[in-house]
Amino acid sequence: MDGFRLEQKHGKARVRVARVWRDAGGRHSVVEWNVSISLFSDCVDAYLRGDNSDIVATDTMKNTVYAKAKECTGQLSVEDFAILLAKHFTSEYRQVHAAVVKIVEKPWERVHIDGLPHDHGFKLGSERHTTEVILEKHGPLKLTSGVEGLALLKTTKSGFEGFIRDKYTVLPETRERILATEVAASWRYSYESVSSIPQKLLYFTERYLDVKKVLVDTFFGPQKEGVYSPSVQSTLFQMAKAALNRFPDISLVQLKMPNLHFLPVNLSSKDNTIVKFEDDVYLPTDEPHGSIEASLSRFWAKLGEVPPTKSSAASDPQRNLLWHGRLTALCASDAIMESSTVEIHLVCLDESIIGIC
Ligand SMILES: O=c1[nH]c(=O)c2[nH]c(=O)[nH]c2[nH]1
Repeated sequence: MDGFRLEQKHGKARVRVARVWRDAGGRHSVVEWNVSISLFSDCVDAYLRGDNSDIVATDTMKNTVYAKAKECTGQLSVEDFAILLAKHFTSEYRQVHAAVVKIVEKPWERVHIDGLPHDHGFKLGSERHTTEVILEKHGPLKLTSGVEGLALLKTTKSGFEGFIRDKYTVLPETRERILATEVAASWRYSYESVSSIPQKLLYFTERYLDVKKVLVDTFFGPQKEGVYSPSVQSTLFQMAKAALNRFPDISLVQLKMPNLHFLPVNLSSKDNTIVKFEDDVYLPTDEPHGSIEASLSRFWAKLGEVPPTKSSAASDPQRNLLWHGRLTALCASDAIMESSTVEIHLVCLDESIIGIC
């Protein structure tokens, strides 16, 4: 094409749909989804010659969302709806060779009145369930689920010590601070074809709740004693590792955990101390915040290889994880202090790091 290369896709973004199901006993269920569709298709003549004969109209894509929602006569997970749409677009049109469907579910939760579940009343919760399906007509499925907006805070069992000190460092070391974050997590399922997906009703909805619980439980630790966090990085790693160890059908976990700083308040005038900080009064901030993110995936299992050392690891390849993260920390105490970027690639066998690549 005249020495040029054209890469293109088209789709419909942010299609909002709500679906209500009513069971025989009069109980209603509802979901609200925000659907974005992208199609990779052979429609270059539209770009080159103004010929639209190979274009699936984005308006048709939008209508398909409503038509398919209508066809779903029983409640289904957001993942299953995304797969159903992706399957439709890749099988219906010869021009379409791959579909990407992303959906964010609004967290409508059933209300309880006097301790009993209401038949048709819902209130908005906080964190959102997300999914992304990439389906090629003649290729593998990629299925990712996630949660965003999961705000967590603990008032103790968190510190930050031993970091690099130089002429710009003023942050004091501490073993006592508030740890607050808003987790955005996504996890990749290892199902590589639509036919290999478990047929159990609401399987992925259940998985979503279970993964979220493992992430949250690992962040906090047991009710009374909690668990000490030496850094957001360490806690993030423990959370991702717990999810991979617990769920064999998940091959990768990505976590974004901004460090939302709660700054110690010390107030004094020339003559007297007004507020002396005793791990009690804080100034909550959301800007600037540390931005810490990494992904953890199974390494040896994925490559189908046996790790080179440690017989225990060889007998349980799911426990061998590739830790690859990109980490950016923007730090603040009383003022903006420093921004740093570090890339880490560690290969772990059980608890011990055996390689840095
Ligand atoms: O858990 C933390 N990780 C960091 O990288 C960092 N940087 C910082 O200033 N405070 C913190 N806390």
